[in-house]
Amino acid sequence: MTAKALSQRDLATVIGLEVHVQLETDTKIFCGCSTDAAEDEEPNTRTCPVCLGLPGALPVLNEGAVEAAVKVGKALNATVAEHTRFHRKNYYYPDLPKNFQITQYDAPICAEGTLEVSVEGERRDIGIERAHLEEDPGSLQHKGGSIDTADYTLVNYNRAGTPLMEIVTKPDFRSPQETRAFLAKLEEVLEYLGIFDATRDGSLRIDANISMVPAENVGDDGAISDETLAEANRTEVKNISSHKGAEKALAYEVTRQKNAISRGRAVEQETRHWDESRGITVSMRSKEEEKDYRYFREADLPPLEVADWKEKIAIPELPDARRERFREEYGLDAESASKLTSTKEVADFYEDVAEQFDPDLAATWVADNLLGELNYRDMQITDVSHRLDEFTRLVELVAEGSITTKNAEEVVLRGMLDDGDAPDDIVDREGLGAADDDEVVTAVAEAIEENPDAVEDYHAGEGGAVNFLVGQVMQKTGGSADPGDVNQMLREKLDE
Ligand SMILES: Nc1ncnc2c1ncn2[C@@H]1O[C@H](COP(=O)(O)OP(=O)(O)OP(=O)(O)O)[C@@H](O)[C@H]1O
Ligand SMILES: [Mg+2]
Ligand SMILES: [Mg+2]
Repeated sequence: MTAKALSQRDLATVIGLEVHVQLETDTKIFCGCSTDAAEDEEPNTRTCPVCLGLPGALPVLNEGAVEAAVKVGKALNATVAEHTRFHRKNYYYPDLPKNFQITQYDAPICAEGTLEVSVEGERRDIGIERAHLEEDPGSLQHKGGSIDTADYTLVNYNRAGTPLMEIVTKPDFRSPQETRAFLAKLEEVLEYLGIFDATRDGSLRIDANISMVPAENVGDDGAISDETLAEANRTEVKNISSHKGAEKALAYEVTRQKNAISRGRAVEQETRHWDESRGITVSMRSKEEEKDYRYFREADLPPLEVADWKEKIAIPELPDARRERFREEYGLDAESASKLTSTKEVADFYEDVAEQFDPDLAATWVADNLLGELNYRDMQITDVSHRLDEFTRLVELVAEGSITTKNAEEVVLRGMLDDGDAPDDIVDREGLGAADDDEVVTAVAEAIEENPDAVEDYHAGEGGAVNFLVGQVMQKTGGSADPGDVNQMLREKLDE
């Protein structure tokens, strides 16, 4: 495209993402090697002739990876193919020992979907072009610098063959902020499906495509013609591994591209690398074209039939639907519903508690007290979900008035999390059980007996005197009496 010197105001930003998601399966996509390659795992130990690409080794497709891919397709409202197949994408790079990646080309397992995101309160559907299965290459470790400055590079093939899904969006984003909202939403959905672990290193890797188009070519509804999109020179930014990273890298590119164009220079169509530590993108190479990859059919894998199979693969209720249901069914406000559906595990936990108590009480205890204390300790709901019974017992103790809310929060819940003790044990040990009536009657009598001055003040009409006596009774009962009841009992006794 010949560069026309457009002013920055005359330019609109267009972004499309290619998101590589590691699917959580026990074994790799084409062999039986474990995918459990933790960071500290000895390099190149989770490998076999298949994932090392040794001559003659034959791939066998992992059914678990296909099921996960079908779930993703359903969750993204995409069309899941009836028949699909694999291709070889040829390129030469040290992370790819066989010099081709098994991926999908003309028949991806999922196509034409959408994901609804909400940006600053406004809902938008982001189109999904396609989502296909492929194998992950190995990982490279650049020593003594980053990719363009390192002294040397090490290769670890433990990751090679991990099932990946590449989710390609339409160029529907109009700002870096929108990509961040999309990635957060996507991750939430993938976690609900139980096929994704965000805490795993490298589980989400993003290529971000970005171009500038003349603002006058953008319709009122935000639509941009295929012709305009094809004419725009786009850069593809690689090495992005987080939502925040995507937003930052793209914000950098917006400024860089707008500056270039407003000065009458063309934006090169190229691949750039996001350098997280320097906060900049650097040019890597001109963008390879499709013909460079010499795609051809993977003859070692038969075509994949998903027609009947896909009907049997179910997905759970997704976050938006669950949030909506929580508001209707339990009468929760938007904020509680949102907190309580932040992960599937939190939502499941809440529903188990809400079944047994008033949903509002359950919401306070799970959303405010439990999540707050967990967050403070850097713990997750999954660290306590096996202790559901103990937690419901705690709420029961509060609901039936056996312990005060304050003690429940500050002593029992904290003791449960810090020492792993059961609520009843803590209540016994700390003597927190609500004082029985006899105990309170005795304490009231004692307080009156021991404080003749206060009694005199009371009779002289000093309102503060009774509060002092209530304090004495509370002290004697270890805070376990009800202050309102005590106040009334004292007045009755004093007025006798
Ligand atoms: N004008 C544009 N500006 C920004 N993004 C665009 C534009 N046109 C297309 N895109 C986006 O570029 C991406 C193209 O990804 P796709 O995987 O189809 O091809 P590719 O990047 O050429 O191939 P590869 O997988 O080898 O990187 C999509 O996310 C699409 O939305
Ligand atoms: Mg791609
Ligand atoms: Mg690409």
